[in-house]
Amino acid sequence: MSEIIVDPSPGSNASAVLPARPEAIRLDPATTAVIVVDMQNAYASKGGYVDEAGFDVAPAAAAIGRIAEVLDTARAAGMTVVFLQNGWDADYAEAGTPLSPNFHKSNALKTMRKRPELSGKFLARGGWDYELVDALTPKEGDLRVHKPRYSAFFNSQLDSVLRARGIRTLVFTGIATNVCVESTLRDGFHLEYFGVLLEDATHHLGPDFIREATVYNVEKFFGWVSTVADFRTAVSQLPPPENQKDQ
Ligand SMILES: NC(=O)N/C=C\C(=O)O
Repeated sequence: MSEIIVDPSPGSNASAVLPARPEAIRLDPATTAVIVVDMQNAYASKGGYVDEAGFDVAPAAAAIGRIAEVLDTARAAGMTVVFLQNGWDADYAEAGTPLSPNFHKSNALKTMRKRPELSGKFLARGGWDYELVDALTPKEGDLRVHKPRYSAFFNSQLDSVLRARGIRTLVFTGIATNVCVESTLRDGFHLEYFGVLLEDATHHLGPDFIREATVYNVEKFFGWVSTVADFRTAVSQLPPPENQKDQ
């Protein structure tokens, strides 16, 4: 591990140093948000979109447990928690027409077109598939942001929600490592956010080499890579935030 410590918020008086690759990175709870990407039934439950489209959802269970640990640690330190939810309105107007690449590439839309009995079931707001998994229900103070495309920075409130809170660093968890997590982390980089991938708090769609490719990309070009254990150890040493003292 390098001795260099990257510091997105110099001058902060309460911060943790997170061991990460390629360098450690300083996390100030006031300017750090944990981003929970698309932990919906669609992506993590049997009978949801990803399962019905032929991907293996079994490993999502381990990711759910580790994300819950990350969230407990983050909330206790006063970090912002943002739950992203991928999908569209019940009429699929937001999903796009055949003039949108999303219409042709979304495996949810393709599966529903191929199997008309599933029509209207996947990723529609108001439905079970769109809902967050029960084990990761938002708590008071957590934020939810709807997103209609892989990157949460497009056609969503995410950037303004983060800027309004002075957030500079995004700690990524969720599904899928190689699609919505990577797309959002990359776009965050281009918007000057510092992106940290907790590699064992995500799950990928596809063969293992694609997970390795994302980890390589993040470490080499777009951000920093760390683990749930290192996040917990580093962040749990912080004092509780002012508004949680004496509780
Ligand atoms: N949340 C995701 O990474 N989604 C990936 C594919 C899809 O939504 O079809």
